[in-house]
Amino acid sequence: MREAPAVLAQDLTKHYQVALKGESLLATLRHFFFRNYRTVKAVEGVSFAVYPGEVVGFLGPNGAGKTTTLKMLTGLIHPTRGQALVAGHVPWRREKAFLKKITLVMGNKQQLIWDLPAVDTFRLNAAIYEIPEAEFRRRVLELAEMLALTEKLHQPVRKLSLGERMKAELLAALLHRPQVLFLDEPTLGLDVNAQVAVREFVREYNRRFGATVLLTSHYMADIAALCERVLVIHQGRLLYDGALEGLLERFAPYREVGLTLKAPLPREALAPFGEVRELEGREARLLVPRERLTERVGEILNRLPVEDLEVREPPLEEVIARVFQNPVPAEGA
Ligand SMILES: Nc1ncnc2c1ncn2[C@@H]1O[C@H](COP(=O)(O)OP(=O)(O)OP(=O)(O)O)[C@@H](O)[C@H]1O
Repeated sequence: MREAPAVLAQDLTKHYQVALKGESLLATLRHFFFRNYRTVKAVEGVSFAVYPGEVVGFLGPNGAGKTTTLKMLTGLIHPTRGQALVAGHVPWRREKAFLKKITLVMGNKQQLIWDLPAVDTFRLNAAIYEIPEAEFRRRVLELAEMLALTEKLHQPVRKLSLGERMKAELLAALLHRPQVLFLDEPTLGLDVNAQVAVREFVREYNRRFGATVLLTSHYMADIAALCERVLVIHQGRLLYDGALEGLLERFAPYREVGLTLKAPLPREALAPFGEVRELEGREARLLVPRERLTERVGEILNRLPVEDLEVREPPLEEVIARVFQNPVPAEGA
């Protein structure tokens, strides 16, 4: 029999009541007496299980319900309906033993104290999580080495680069050695090198400590590098639960060919080689069916004045958009 899930969500649902009120003073007064609300169904009946040691990508467009789901799973908000069990605990009870087993990192939120060195925030966390001094030092050194951050621990946080700051955020969030990591856009806004470093670190952390990771990211490269399995959520509902490969094959059976031409060409000249998604000056972006890729690239190089050609996976946003044009029921959920 399979071991118990590290994260279990059953019919998880969150509805927000949003006040309907105009901007004017009269509207405010009217709202005071006759309150009008609209229900936003942020998350609607989501069920899935993540097993210990898995790294699962959580995908969906803006406003799909990812953050709301993560907030329920970490106990920051109560669900309107449904159950969850994370590391054996009901998250919204916020038991101390639960908080020691999980962490939530949000790429757009910061816990480090701006004017102080990162190591001071680490100390604060060590006190909160009751980590003994010797163990604290050992963990800081180990994590700092994994993150290539050892030199930066004593600099005020405000002097760190964005990438270094994110690394320090991760260190602070992992000091208590949680078993379950909820990472909400951990690479948001980072340059490509920093993105790669964060991604490599998450992979190594998962390997070394067997941690379970649920990760949201808008960067396809993060998901492709880390997650074999993805959950796709749209308008609060789970649309897909399965292998990343399956998702790409099913919804993006094409590759993107980026071209730099020696001279500008009209759209009609490119159309025979693929679906022209962008054409500006000498730069073009074509979509080509996967199974015809080699043949089409050969034809493009033979027949067009090409200075540079690059084959890429289609942007995640585009793949997701296709998922939503042709929704399917969740698999295995
Ligand atoms: N506190 C709140 N009150 C009212 N509505 C909310 C609240 N928090 C989120 N929502 C709404 O719930 C829906 C889901 O939001 P959520 O932040 O979970 O989406 P998301 O998938 O994380 O999106 P993003 O990728 O943009 O962060 C959105 O329509 C959002 O406007």
